[in-house]
Amino acid sequence: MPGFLELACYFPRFRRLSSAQKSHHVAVMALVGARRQRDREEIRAGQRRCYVDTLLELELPDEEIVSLCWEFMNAAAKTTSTALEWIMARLVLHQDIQDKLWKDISRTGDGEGRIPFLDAVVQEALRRHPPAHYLLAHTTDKDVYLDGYTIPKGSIVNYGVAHIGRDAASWTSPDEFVPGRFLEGGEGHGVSVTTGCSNGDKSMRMMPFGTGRRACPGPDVALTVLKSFVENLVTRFEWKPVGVGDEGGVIMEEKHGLVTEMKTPLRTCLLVRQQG
Ligand code: HEM
Repeated sequence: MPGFLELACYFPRFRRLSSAQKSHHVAVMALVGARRQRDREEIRAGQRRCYVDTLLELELPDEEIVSLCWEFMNAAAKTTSTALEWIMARLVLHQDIQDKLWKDISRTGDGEGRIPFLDAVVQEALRRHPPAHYLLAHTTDKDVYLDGYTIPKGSIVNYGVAHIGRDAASWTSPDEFVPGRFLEGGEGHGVSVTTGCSNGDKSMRMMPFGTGRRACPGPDVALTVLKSFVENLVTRFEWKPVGVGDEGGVIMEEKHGLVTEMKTPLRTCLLVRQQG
């Protein structure tokens, strides 16, 4: 009987989930259907072949196409746009960091060269504000012995990504936003954003993309998109606070979920930079 009652409690949530899935399916299939209408040869020959075209070419069932599109939208777009919002919030909050970044970007001129301070800003944001505070659930396929503890076979294991990046044993003033720590001579210089380790040191000091065989497959895309957006947004606009007080109306509180977003979306004042 208790089992039945528990199931009954879940029923309303299950119904909401199922209805959300249905409307999601309808919305995605409308877009996929529009793409399907296009002449396949025209798409193959043309330059503008998109992700959905590649799925259609594989002749996958509709359910699988919807699921892959969902994965792409959430795993790729939501994480990356959330990271971008945290980065821009930090740049509004720390005008000195924004000024240095803009000067470094202006110095490289053609937009082709690597900008170490831009890399550092993005890496520091992923350390301090990883969009995923936990990984997807993992499990042990055998008993694992770690630091005197036994993790039995079949345990559900997760990793506190945010805690790892904010561990005072690994970082000085871990809660502060200090991109310079990733520049040459800094404590984080050489720490890989994907493995979280630096040369010769196997301890993992950050893991925003997870690690190992089931790690995120998209860090190259994510980092390229983030750096390109930040570079362009800072080149074109001055990002100014709109509120009063030390924090200028930027509220860094977190809203926890599968992706940890800003609880209060960023509000800022954009001034067009005078070019040249
Ligand atoms: C800042 C951006 C991103 C962050 C912070 C991020 C983070 C993560 C994390 C923490 C995981 C779980 C890894 C694990 O459980 O070990 C994951 C999985 C995944 N990510 Fe990302 N991700 C980002 C962008 C992207 C992009 C751009 C793509 C695709 C182009 C992508 C595709 C995926 C997929 C497909 C998985 C599931 C992998 C699997 O289950 O094997 N992600 N991501």
